[in-house]
Amino acid sequence: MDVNGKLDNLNYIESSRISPTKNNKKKITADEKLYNFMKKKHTLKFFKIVMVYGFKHKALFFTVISVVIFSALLVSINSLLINITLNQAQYDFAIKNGQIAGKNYNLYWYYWLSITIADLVLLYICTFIRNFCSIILAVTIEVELRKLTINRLLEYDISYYSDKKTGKLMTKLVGDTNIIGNEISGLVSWIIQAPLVIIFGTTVLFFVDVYLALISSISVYLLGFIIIMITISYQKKVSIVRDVISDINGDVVDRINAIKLVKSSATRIYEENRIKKLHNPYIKVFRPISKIDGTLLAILIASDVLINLLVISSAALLYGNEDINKFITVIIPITTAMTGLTRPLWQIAAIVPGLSRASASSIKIYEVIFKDPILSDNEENGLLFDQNINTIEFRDVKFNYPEKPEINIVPNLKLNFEKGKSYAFVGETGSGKSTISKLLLRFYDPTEGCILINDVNLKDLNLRSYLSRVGYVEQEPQIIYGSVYDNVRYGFFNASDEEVHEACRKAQVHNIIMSWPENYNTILGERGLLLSGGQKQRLVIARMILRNPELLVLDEATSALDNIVEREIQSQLDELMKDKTTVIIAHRLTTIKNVDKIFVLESGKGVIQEGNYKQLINKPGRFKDLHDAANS
Ligand SMILES: Nc1ncnc2c1ncn2[C@@H]1O[C@H](COP(=O)(O)OP(=O)(O)OP(=O)(O)O)[C@@H](O)[C@H]1O
Repeated sequence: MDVNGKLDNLNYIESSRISPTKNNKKKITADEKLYNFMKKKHTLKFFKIVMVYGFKHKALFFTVISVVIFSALLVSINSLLINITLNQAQYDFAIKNGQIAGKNYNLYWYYWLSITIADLVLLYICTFIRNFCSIILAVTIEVELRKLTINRLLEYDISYYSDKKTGKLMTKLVGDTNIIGNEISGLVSWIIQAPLVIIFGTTVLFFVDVYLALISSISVYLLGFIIIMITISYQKKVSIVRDVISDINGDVVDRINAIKLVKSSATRIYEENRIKKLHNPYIKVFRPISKIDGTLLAILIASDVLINLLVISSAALLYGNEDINKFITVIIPITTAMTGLTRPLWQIAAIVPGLSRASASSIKIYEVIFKDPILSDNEENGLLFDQNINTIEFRDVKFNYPEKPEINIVPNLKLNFEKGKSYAFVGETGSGKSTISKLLLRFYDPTEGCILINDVNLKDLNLRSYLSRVGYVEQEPQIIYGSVYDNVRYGFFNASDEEVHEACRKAQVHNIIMSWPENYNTILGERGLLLSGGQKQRLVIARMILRNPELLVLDEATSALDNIVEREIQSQLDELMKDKTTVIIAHRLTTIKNVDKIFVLESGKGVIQEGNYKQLINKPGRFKDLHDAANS
């Protein structure tokens, strides 16, 4: 497959783009608008997420809201009906006994029964629609939020990952988005429905008695306010829990990734004890949460009784001395209505833990999705690189890792790579060899100076269009969970089966694959655990042979292979390297005998020697020392 046809094959760049001019201003998509809106500062992040995505899925969102409002109305109608019925019963009873009490609503039992049945049937239908729609809405929001989080994580530059544990990221990616999704369905309903029932309910009270309605409304709203304050302090504590759980997950995943070390060091008991200790802060942070939970429950139980007592005593004070009939007429509907009023408060209290968890998780998700990447891949606005890589220049490049800005790794590097030539970097460990390959792949930008590709700053290029021409084999071969086909084709998805086989033949791995039970369809374990180091490296080399890139960056590409296999693969690599620009990072000097130019690096000094193999072994200096040491 020829190099120039590669972009089409990879479906990398849309055909409408023109190179090398900058792309036209792109129309902002609905998702981007939402993203920009979400980005604006807001303390109630969870509600913002719900609102933003709710408006995106208007039909579902407004169905839920309408049904919730209607349900609240139905609940209040039911409560009003009970009041009227009690009044009517009182009136009928009094009339029968020759007294006057209650109010005549002319409510016959069959009216009351029909309205109640209709109300309950409607309430049942509303509850069904509310639950159905809110669950679908919640799952939709969860998926969208997870997609956004994954997309953002993929956009971040490599330095974002160097100080993050996989488990911590997974907690955010799966745990937090899942919590938000789980809580949305319940919260959207109850957060709207419960306050509405309280508002409608207190309004009903005013029909019974204004003074008592005032007393009970003030008490109920005061209690509601206390619950909200408790929710805020609850949320702060839950946020700490999310931090602790994310630390624990990070640690556990880290140890699982290092399972070979744990096994070979026989440290199982040590790890068990360590993980036990690791959970101590987790138990600790739950103490204040349990206190708040207990306080909330105690306040609710006490308030339920106290508010009823307050209302009854007030009724007794107001009407007890005056008229027993008036007292009874008022007290029965008021106490019944009060039950309907405190129920939503219990419902709000029940969602406090979920609401707090969702708020804490929203803050965590915001931290991921709104972190500005240090390095942009210029996907939208970069210069499209649609030419061959003719020249590569490191112009006065200085580099310090962002994680260790005080240490200068590359001091003032001036290099020129020509098309079709091969270059090698050698030097003591830590001298910055791999750093140069990372700069070439734009994992990082130089701290000072620039890297020019065909005289264009690499920083300005659409990174995808440039990297589609670059092949990289690193010290630790990256194997993904999937079949051999998935692994070899990765990044070059349209390659045919035969092309994959051919690449594997060249990388001396075809026969090994054919000996596996399902040959090329064999699923390779997570992180390639089923493979030997050499097999992994051969697969990665096959991946690169298939890509047939213009620029090869080989960072100790054959380090895991034995000498015989290395020689065989080296000849295939030599074949692949023909007419291609190659940058080799090497420890074994034998692998770079034929390269056009060797650069010898020293920590903090940069390039201290350069020349071809023959020149350097005959010159006293670091290379000769390395060579002599390797051959002694
Ligand atoms: N992500 C990073 N953050 C901070 N410092 C780093 C990072 N990666 C590497 N370094 C440091 O940069 C220096 C150069 O590392 P580099 O991997 O380029 O060396 P190398 O010459 O390839 O070493 P080796 O031969 O052992 O592979 C080392 O001191 C290393 O500790």
